Amino acid sequence: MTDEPFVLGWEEWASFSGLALPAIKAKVDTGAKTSALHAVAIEPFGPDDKPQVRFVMHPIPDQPDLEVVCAAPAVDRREVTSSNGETELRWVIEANVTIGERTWPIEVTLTNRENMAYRMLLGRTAILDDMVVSPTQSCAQKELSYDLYQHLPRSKPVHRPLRIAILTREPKNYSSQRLKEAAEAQGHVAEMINTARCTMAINALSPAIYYDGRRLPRYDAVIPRIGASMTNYGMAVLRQFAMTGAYILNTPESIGASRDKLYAHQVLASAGIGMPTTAFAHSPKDTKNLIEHVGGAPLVVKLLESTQGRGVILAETGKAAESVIDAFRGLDANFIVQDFVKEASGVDIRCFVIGGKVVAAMKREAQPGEFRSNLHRGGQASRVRISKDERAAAVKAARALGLSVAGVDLLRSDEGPKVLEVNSSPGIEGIEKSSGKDVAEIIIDHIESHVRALRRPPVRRRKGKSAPTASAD
Ligand SMILES: Nc1ncnc2c1ncn2[C@@H]1O[C@H](COP(=O)(O)OP(=O)(O)OP(=O)(O)O)[C@@H](O)[C@H]1O
Ligand SMILES: [Mg+2]
Ligand SMILES: [Mg+2]
Repeated sequence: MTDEPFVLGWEEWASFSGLALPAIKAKVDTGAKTSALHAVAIEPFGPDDKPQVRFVMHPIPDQPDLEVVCAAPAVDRREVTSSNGETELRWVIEANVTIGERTWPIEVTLTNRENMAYRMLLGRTAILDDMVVSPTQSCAQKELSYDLYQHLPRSKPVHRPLRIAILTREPKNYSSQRLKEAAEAQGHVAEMINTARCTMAINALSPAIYYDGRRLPRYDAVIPRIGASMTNYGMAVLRQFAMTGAYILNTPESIGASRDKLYAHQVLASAGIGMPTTAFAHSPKDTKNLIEHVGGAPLVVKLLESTQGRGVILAETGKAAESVIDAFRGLDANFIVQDFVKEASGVDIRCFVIGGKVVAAMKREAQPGEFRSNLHRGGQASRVRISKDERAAAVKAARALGLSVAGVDLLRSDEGPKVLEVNSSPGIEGIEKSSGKDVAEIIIDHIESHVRALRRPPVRRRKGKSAPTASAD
């Protein structure tokens, strides 16, 4: 027995025999509280009173095809703020770590560290009282080697069918049906799940979703098609699906952000995206100011709860604007006032964005004498070729709100594209019929590559398939 402290360098080789991980290069970080391990495709399993998590680990940073499937007891789920300031809800496991001659139990959070130089971070709570960190030494303890993984077979891409849930209250509508068809055409299984019939058992370590009393299986991916009337409950159901390890096409946060029109306007404005000048106020005294904020009449007044163009009114004169605003105030309705983009001449452009690319676009043209181009107001949809700026604005708007799939509506103004709104459950019928693009298939392709990328980056696309980069016309 010696009194020499156990020295850790600023980086060390670690191993976890219980996780079948014989060698991992770890960065020692006393600035981080908890330790973290790279993990993808994380899914809980096992009985409720003894929950476990299973995950895939790529221990060698430059060999993503080498994967180890690990399982460990889940001891917690915790909000962790990473060094870039982002907060993430992470699974926490307990495992014995070995560094040099010592083996001791530590808590480790699981997170995707794909883009980090080290697959593991050893935080300060894992460093015991008799250990010291020497910031000038690299590997004060025994060095290991990635050769220890040599016996492991390299995985080949397996095109296993995915189990996909389409979360909708309208299983029969065009969009739901087309998504199911497209999934099945590619060999997957797609099930319609009615959001309203899902019940949840809220248990941090063993998330479960019940459907008409029966526990739902684990899905690889969930496609949310949540109507405005179900936004809150739908988001809760989605969060629950996310906890089971499913890939969620549009995250609940991004759906919430795009549904909250005031918030969405603020997000788009701060991302520097062109929009019609927009104003909002609550006090009845502000009518005049409100009108001045958007540069006076003509202007557009929009009820926030409106859809399909119903609550969108054009006030051509200052007097008309005042009476419309006063009328809405009298009804205690939430509304915005917006500069009227006259030169758009009743035409708006819908850009369908999937995975950061505009995959299809259509133009909607109002009928004569009408400025609203909504199809429900008699508008006509047709094929359109969009400009580079329009494409960039649409992609930027979807990204600002964090949506993988989005319908971005914009107007063509003298100052370039102006985004009107971003839809998180855009309909597929109009866009497929007018653009001739197989949008449902591109959505399924996106899901496929994403679910596979979670397990095995980089992804190779199948030959002979139209890539989602296909240009919109
Ligand atoms: N500021 C504006 N300038 C010119 N035209 C506008 C303006 N705002 C809206 N419009 C026209 O009115 C139509 C409806 O407006 P908007 O999309 O904002 O409301 P909505 O369709 O009722 O809402 P939602 O799309 O959420 O159902 C647009 O498609 C566009 O043609
Ligand atoms: Mg609209
Ligand atoms: Mg809309």
